[in-house]
Amino acid sequence: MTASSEAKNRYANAPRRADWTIDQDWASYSPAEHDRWNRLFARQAKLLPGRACGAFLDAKRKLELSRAGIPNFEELSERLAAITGWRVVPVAGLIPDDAFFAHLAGRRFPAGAFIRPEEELDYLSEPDVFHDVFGHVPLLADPVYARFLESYGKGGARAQQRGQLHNLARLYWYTVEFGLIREPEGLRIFGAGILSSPGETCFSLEDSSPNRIGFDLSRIMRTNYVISDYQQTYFVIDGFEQLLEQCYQDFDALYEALAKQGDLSPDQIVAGDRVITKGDMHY
Ligand SMILES: C[C@H](O)[C@H](O)C1=Nc2c(nc(N)[nH]c2=O)NC1
Ligand SMILES: [Fe+3]
Repeated sequence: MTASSEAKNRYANAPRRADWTIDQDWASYSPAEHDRWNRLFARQAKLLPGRACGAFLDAKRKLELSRAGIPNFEELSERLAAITGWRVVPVAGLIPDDAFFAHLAGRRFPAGAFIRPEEELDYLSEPDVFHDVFGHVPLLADPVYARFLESYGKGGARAQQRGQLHNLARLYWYTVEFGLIREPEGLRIFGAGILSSPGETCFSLEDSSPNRIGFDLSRIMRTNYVISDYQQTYFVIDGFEQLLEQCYQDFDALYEALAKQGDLSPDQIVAGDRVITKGDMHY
């Protein structure tokens, strides 16, 4: 069966529930699909030691993600729920923001059930099962990170009411998707968008092009981001506790202030930034 005949996302028309979840129908994955997961997994597993944060590598072991083939969400959720109560729920692809936030607030991570086609091995147009399960799920086994993502989900509805979802989405982008963390041995990766991308795994830590700046909530919420390429700026947290603490402040006051301040472009360095590395933007 050639790649072209394989539906780009064979779950696209799967019957879905009101909460946008579908059935993973794990038995329907083809040997080619399982093999593609194994190749993506093997490639990242070689790159991540010494680059991924300790909590990610520990959790990947604890959740036995190295078993061959695309994980069965039910079985994976049994193992994950035993640690932090989170579950992985199958969706066909991107779901509306309110449904997404509602799942996070309920400790359910919506994961795309489809696996990218062969011709998109290195470029992802929509989050697939490898990005979501390999990139996002392991850190849900970390109790502090698990609480942060739940409270992030709970903050969604408030942001939507205020028409400031873009501010909250930037926090998600520069932490959950593309965040770096300071560890005793040096900078490490916790963002799922980086952990599931071989190129950005090296670029984010080792390239001289991007900026690396200390975490600051309102600074991040003002900063636009690049969707279709490597990030021009990475923000660095000191620990998941720092992220969680940030969630316990008065977001209304923050949104008030943000509404009066202009947005920043992805490559900017501004006064007050704790600059770890100033990028030469050669990329
Ligand atoms: C909320 C977040 O900023 C972003 O808008 C969304 N992300 C996702 C989503 N839906 C899925 N399945 N996966 C995501 O990562 N819907 C909305
Ligand atoms: Fe993601």
